[in-house]
Amino acid sequence: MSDEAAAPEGNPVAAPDDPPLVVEGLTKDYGSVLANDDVSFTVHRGEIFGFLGPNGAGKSTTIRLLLGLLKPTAGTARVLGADIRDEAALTAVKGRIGYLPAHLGFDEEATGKAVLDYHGAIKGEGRRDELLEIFTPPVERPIREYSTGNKRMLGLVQAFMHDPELVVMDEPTSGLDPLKQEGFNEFIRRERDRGTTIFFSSHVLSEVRRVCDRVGILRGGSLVELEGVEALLHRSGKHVRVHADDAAVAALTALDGVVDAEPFSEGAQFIYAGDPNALLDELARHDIRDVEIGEPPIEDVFVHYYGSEEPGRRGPETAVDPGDDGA
Ligand SMILES: Nc1ncnc2c1ncn2[C@@H]1O[C@H](COP(=O)(O)OP(=O)(O)OP(=O)(O)O)[C@@H](O)[C@H]1O
Repeated sequence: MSDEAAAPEGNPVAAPDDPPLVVEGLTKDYGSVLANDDVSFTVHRGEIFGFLGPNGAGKSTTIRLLLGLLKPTAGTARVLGADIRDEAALTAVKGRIGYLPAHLGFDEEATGKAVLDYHGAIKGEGRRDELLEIFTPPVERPIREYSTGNKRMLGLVQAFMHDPELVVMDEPTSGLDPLKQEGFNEFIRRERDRGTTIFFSSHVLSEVRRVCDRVGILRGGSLVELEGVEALLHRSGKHVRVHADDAAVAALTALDGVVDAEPFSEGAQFIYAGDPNALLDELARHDIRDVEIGEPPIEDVFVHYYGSEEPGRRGPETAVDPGDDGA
């Protein structure tokens, strides 16, 4: 008998080659805000999938729908084979999922150790000690004494310590210093290599570029792009800021692939999506006092490549209604 046939009703077992996350037409209407509008994508086993979008794009809403913390208005998703609309099925697979919420609502009076003991007793904690060597929250101290970064690290230990197959994280690196962020990147690459599927949201383009195998871009509640990191990188262009005289600025901003040139008193800045050699050749022809070439801010990527209109949105944003959870 196959695993699927053996699974009790309401407790489906995904076949081993089933994608761990399949999102189909997921829609969440808060009334005044359409926070997710017909979102569909699939996350494959053993990949790091970045869910990218500016503030308010609807990333947290998707994540909370996937965890069963909100109910969809339409559409659905399967998480490790469980339909998110089926509470019993979702509960049955929760032990195989790791979750790091954006807002870590730990009991402020409890110590980190007590928090981990509590979660460990429910889900397991086989990797707790190993993880505490990578992420180093001060577990003997009460949470009220924790910095934001310490809370995030405790959350990461909690999310991974039962060795889940799928880990869903909402802005996992916010509050981590650059060293810890790099440690996090290395850690999730290793997790991916041992077969764990990682899904996390971010509004930091450079972060997802560095670490993700694939990226979905959410904007105004709609998925506007789903592609490999290399393709995204190629399309996004570079942010160039140059200090030079007027003649140099005029020549540089006339290059093919320059958009949104903004002069300032000693030079100009622009987004460059053309041939990098043409830019370097032109720079070499002039007396350049200073030049910075970096990643464009994510908002620029959205404006230049996906238009300025927010799809799927209507009406002004309203205050968060905490009573909506699970509605
Ligand atoms: N409970 C709620 N009731 C009404 N509107 C809500 C609720 N929760 C979120 N929203 C709105 O839905 C939209 C999407 O919010 P969401 O938190 O999902 O975005 P996000 O991409 O996670 O943003 P951020 O990066 O700022 O956390 C926003 O306009 C937000 O104000």
